[in-house]
Amino acid sequence: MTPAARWAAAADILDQIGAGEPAEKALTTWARKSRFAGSKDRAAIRDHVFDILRCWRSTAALGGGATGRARVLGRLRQIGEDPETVFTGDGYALAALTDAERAAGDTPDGAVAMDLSDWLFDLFNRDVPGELDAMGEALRHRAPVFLRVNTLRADRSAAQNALAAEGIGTVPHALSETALEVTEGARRIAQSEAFRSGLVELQDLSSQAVVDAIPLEPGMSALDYCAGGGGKTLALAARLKGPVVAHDADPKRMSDLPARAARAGADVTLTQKPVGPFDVVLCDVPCSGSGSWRRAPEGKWTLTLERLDRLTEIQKEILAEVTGLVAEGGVLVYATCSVLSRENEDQVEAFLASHPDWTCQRQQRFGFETGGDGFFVAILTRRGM
Ligand SMILES: C[S@@+](CC[C@H](N)C(=O)[O-])C[C@H]1O[C@@H](n2cnc3c(N)ncnc32)[C@H](O)[C@@H]1O
Repeated sequence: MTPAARWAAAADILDQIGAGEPAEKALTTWARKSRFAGSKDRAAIRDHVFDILRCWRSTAALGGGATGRARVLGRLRQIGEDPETVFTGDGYALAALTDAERAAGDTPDGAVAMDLSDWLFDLFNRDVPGELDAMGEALRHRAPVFLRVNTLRADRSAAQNALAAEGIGTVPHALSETALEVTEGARRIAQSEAFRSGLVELQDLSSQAVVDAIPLEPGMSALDYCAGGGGKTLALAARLKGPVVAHDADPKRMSDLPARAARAGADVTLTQKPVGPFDVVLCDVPCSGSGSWRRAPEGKWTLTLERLDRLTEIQKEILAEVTGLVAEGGVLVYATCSVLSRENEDQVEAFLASHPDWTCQRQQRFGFETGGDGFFVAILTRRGM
């Protein structure tokens, strides 16, 4: 496909998303009916679609409309590419621009320029005052790709060498001893032998730093209470070099975990009824996901205040229900991939106020400045232990 035809495909897919189709589904449907598209085409179209999803409001303002065509026009203006080279009308390219389209479009400002909905713009201003500009801006851009070296299988330099032999360039990151930032060949990772043999996992930098922050000693028993796909379960098992019990309220979320654990050489047991006590209970709770909206930009547009309120209630309930699973002298780890205080520091404060026998040993935010996602971790222990 020509570069202009890829933009035309992106415009079609964006129209489906604008009509309410989830992005992944719209991309898959397009790929199924467009067998002529090669993997490079599909990857480039996906990048266009996700770049525009991150900048949904500003591209519409710059392009003078909410259609896929207008958003593509807005995006081209945003990145300084001449729209006349894309809207050519040749072959499968978008039809040539009309004079009205050439004249349309505004310079975005405020919440539109920040690519946040109005209520989120106000909420960010209240929850993270002074950080709105930096956070809003960070969320408008692609996230780097990070790998976690699985120390059950290899050390960092051995993993780097194995990846390099397959054309995947990496550099170590100072925030975590297991982290590698991918500098070249990111699209080859999933098919690489290094990945398939469990030397590395795809895992965000801050996600790794959250697990690094957990005080662990050999022989400790550990429960990952909100295990989901098991990214942190595997990181925990690698740090402990011992067994980890994984639980999730929705067991289907853990369906890939046994195969992932086998690949990683990790000792993971799935359960629906965890029986404590555990020395470490990790609660990577369901949250707004605001710290990971660079990777999942639809969340920025689908979150509602009602949903956020419900999530903060669930977070409170989870914290309250797991206290009984933590051993005397044990640790409860509360984590989110959110940048909002109401899901982070405020939750810890509310928990401590209603659980006077608990104390917070340490809490830390991980921001976008390191390159990783926005994350939060708090290490909670029973008072007097
Ligand atoms: C942020 S995700 C976990 C991500 C995972 N830890 C990882 O690193 O890949 C939160 C998980 O919590 C689960 N969950 C939601 N409500 C829960 C509850 N009341 N108890 C336990 N798990 C819950 C969700 O099904 C979801 O899989």
